[in-house]
Amino acid sequence: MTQTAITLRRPDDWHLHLRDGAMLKGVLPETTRHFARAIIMPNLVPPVVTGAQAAAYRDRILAAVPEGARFEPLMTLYLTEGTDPADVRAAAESGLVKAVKLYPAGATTNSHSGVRDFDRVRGVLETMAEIGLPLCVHGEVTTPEVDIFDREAVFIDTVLDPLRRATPGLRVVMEHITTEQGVAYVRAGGADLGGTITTHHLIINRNHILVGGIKPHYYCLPVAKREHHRLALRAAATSGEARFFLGTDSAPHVDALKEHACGCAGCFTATNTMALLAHVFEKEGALDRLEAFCSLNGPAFYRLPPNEDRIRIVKHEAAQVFPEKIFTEAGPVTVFDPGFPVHWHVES
Ligand SMILES: NC(=O)N[C@@H](CC(=O)O)C(=O)O
Ligand SMILES: [Zn+2]
Ligand SMILES: [Zn+2]
Repeated sequence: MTQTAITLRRPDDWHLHLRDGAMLKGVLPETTRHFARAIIMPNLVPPVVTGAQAAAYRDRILAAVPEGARFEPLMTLYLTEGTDPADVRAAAESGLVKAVKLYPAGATTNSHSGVRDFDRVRGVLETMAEIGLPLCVHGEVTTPEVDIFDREAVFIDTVLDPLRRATPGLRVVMEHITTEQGVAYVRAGGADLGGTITTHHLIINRNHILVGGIKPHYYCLPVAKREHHRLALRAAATSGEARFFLGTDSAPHVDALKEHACGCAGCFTATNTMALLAHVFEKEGALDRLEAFCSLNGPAFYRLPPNEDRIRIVKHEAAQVFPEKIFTEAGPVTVFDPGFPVHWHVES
């Protein structure tokens, strides 16, 4: 008989964009409905650089948590060439900050304050290695000559690997991996290396973005790659291996900025991620490993206990109808459309 229900420890999202203000208020309930904790990306405008800014942002997030929900934002600091190692140390030791985020300057949405010269962040990286604070990495080079589909693989060879060799003991999360090379690199790394995988990169390849007309809601960074890369990601996510875990990279932008001559990068998956993952893991014959991917491997890497409560995901006859958009006070945000019917429902 095919399995029709699965119970797992409440999941966490190890890479999430919540934004601020009206957008934060609109999107946060989509995450708190299913997730207990999330690593909160610091790429606000201006970015969250100091411990004091992270504390203030955490308070704004907590103030936006819906009545009756319990949610713990795990804060991060945006690494700049001016970041003070002592501030990072204090923010980590107080328990406020759980990671530091590296954006190569210009790599993605709101990344202009990112790092250009890695020698300038040496002191911060050494402090992080000493105290075991993970570095979360947006792994793409920004060199104009490098093809956008090659930017992750080139980053591994020319930036990430040299950086890790130069900083023994630095714990690194290679975020939103999108290639075979990313999977292989994470797999071959030691216990100090983890990799997050998004929901949408398990579902779409580059054809989904470009064939039959351009689909701006499938455009994100790193951009989805060829089918064989998607298959490598599916194999990694469903393998149960401890170094791979869920980071949805749910990245809301209002429709007006997605459906635009210069459309923003980001897929918004907070609403339907858990149902989509149940679908993907069932297709791969790996429902028994969904809990490792969503609820166990991430906490283990971040040295936090897994959540104690459980969620139940049930397969129904009828396909689940997700809202096409959510309506925030900042404007409508289109929910990621997997392009196939999904029969898994998260029970409330
Ligand atoms: N993933 C995206 O396409 N966009 C993210 C930034 C990021 O994670 O690179 C965003 O902030 O919109
Ligand atoms: Zn990124
Ligand atoms: Zn992101």
